[in-house]
Amino acid sequence: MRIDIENLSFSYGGRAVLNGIDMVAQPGEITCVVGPNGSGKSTLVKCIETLLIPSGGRVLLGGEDARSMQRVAIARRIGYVPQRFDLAFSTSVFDLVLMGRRPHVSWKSSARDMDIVIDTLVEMELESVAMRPFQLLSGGQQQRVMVARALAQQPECLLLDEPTSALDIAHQLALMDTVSEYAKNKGLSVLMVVHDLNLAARYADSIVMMKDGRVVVQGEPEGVLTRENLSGVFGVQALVGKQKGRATVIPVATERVEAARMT
Ligand SMILES: Nc1ncnc2c1ncn2[C@@H]1O[C@H](COP(=O)(O)OP(=O)(O)OP(=O)(O)O)[C@@H](O)[C@H]1O
Repeated sequence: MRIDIENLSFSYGGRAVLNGIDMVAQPGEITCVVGPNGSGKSTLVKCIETLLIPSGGRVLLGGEDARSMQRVAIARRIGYVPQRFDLAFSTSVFDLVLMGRRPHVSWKSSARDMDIVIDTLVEMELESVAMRPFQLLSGGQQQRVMVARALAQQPECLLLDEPTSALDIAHQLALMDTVSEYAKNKGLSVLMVVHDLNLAARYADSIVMMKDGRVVVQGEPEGVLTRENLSGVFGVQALVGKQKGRATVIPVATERVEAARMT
């Protein structure tokens, strides 16, 4: 499902956090959102999920204005993994992933729902913890369970807010490979907030670079991850190269450090 964001604005109280955002996430593609802390990435994702109501502009989900859609219709189409998840109740990993099926079931889960949950747990290599309480898992395991729950939902669009922040390098790659396969094979649009620019360069079809609540640029990784953009947006001097056809970023110094060195 294609997501179009048109001239989107949002304020917390009177404080403007998003200012005229325009961007698109295409089906079958991974779109990564990058930008400094506090630039509005999570707020943007929450506006798309309709957890927050924009003060201006609109979110189109498959061409339809999100404001005119029922909550359950949005829940069926969007799988969302927030940056933080503090569950207020105790549950097993299996039951938590099964909850991902909730937008599709009436009052009783079917054998098919169970099969989808089992397949997703296997795919995410979570079989060994399936019956354990979610609260007792490590941060990285919890993160993978929450992604499994969103995948079990079989949405048309996945919104992932820093899904790899607690993962070791092998699980980062495994998760990104799985998400890529879902995008390519099932036509999912994946919108993902990430801080690791090299992970974005390796997996993104498109990168949205934000600063101060605005989109500075959106495009293919090579066109976005330039020395000029990294300097202007992050205040970082970086070497930008290419490995196996993909952009690579090696930060050299922050411009603050460099300015201090020159004086
Ligand atoms: N619930 C809230 N109430 C008021 N202000 C908020 C709230 N949540 C976020 N903000 C502010 O909105 C701005 C954007 O926050 P947001 O979490 O969207 O940024 P981000 O780009 O995702 O940051 P990070 O990379 O640190 O996760 C920040 O200045 C933040 O302090």
